[in-house]
Amino acid sequence: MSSEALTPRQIVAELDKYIVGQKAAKRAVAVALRNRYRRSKLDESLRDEIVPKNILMIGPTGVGKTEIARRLAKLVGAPFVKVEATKFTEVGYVGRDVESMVRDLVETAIRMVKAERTEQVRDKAERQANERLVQLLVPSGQKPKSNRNPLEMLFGQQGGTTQEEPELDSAIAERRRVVRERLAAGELENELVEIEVEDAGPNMLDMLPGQGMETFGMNMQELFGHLLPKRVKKRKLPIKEARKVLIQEEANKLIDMDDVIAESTRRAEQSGIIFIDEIDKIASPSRGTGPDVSREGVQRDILPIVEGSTVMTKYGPVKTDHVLFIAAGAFHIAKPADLIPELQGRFPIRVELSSLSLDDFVKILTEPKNALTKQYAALLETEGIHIEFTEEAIRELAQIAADVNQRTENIGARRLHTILEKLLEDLSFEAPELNLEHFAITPEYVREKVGDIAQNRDLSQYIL
Ligand SMILES: Nc1ncnc2c1ncn2[C@@H]1O[C@H](COP(=O)(O)OP(=O)(O)OP(=O)(O)O)[C@@H](O)[C@H]1O
Repeated sequence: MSSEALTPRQIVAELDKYIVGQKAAKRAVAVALRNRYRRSKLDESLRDEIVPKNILMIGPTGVGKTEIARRLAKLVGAPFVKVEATKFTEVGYVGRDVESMVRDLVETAIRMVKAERTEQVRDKAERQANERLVQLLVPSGQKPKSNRNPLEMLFGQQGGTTQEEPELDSAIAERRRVVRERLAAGELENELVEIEVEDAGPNMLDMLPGQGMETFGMNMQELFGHLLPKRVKKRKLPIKEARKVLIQEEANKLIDMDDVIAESTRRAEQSGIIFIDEIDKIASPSRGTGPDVSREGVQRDILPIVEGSTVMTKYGPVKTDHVLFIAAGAFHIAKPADLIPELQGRFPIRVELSSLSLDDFVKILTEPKNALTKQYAALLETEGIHIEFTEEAIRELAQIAADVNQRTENIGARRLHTILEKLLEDLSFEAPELNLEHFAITPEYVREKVGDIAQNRDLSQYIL
């Protein structure tokens, strides 16, 4: 079954593999996603009438808001971007900048689609790259094409060659055959070969002042870049590196870029997800003067994008009507009702995420597929050290995280990252020299490495 057709229950089950708790938020995003699928089954006339119901996630920092949205996108291969709403209140901000979120979304889609297409043509690109390597290693010995008589170019290869060439050709063909075999056998991987690579250095057009032509919805490099000669430089690389460069070049030739752009635009428009964090920071409890005005201004700028408009990007116009927006914020001071009414109306689905408890921390440390303890264990395993966290050690870690969060600032599960890093700092440093197969992380070890710091409020503010 395609990921598009996942039922809400299946989506929640998938999210459960990575995120602990936060049931309401998982259900809300699952329904939003399923509604997209339902919408795609409708008649076109009705389909365009139904706009996605955007979601407002309310909850303290570090409890899984971004993670849920990001996982959801990953699950269905949807292009995803995260922006901080406060970014648009910064000095120097101009109204149009909010549109950059849509441009970023298309860029993300382009990268995704391009990677997929590259994968599809990979075998062919690799064969062609290998053939180019053969030709580089055994050049034909002919003069450069431009010096050749055009007639010779037309007929030369078809057998109308001069007297001594057939011999030469067959000698070259034989040498190429040998090289081809040795190449396939992997015998030449470290040989050096000179190839021409595109110079990725800064381009004259990129150096134009200002924010770039992006702001005008176009890109000078794309428009006029092809008029300039491509800058190439010669580099000597080992075959195994040169092959990578050539595969990418051949893949680029095999991929239809127009098609990539069309598909990316479609994906961004139909399944894109834009996550707007810190939305509460642009809401103001009291409308009026000073920074409030600028915050409200940002809301007014964001509104048309959320309502559905067309944004010019360097890949062409992109409609935002069906993009799913997920806004998030702690709403400690401002309340959702402090957003301008039009924006409130565009985020009808409200979900609250709860603070994480000690038990949640224990689960977060151990249960998700990518749980932190599993990540560190896998890293150390590469050094031949097998670490194991005892149950009590995990509880101790969770307890320390909860304590530090309470005593300093509550940053949710992010605290676990800093604590674990500190806990394993020494082991990570010494691992390559340690002659150790097994290592048990016990509560004593935890206390020894992070206990004291956690006790000391000032220290833990900096270190944990
Ligand atoms: N409920 C959870 N289950 C598993 N991991 C979690 C959970 N909550 C947070 N994490 C982990 O903590 C880190 C921070 O979480 P996340 O980015 O989702 O925070 P957030 O709620 O979006 O906060 P902010 O609004 O400040 O960005 C992530 O690495 C995430 O994996």
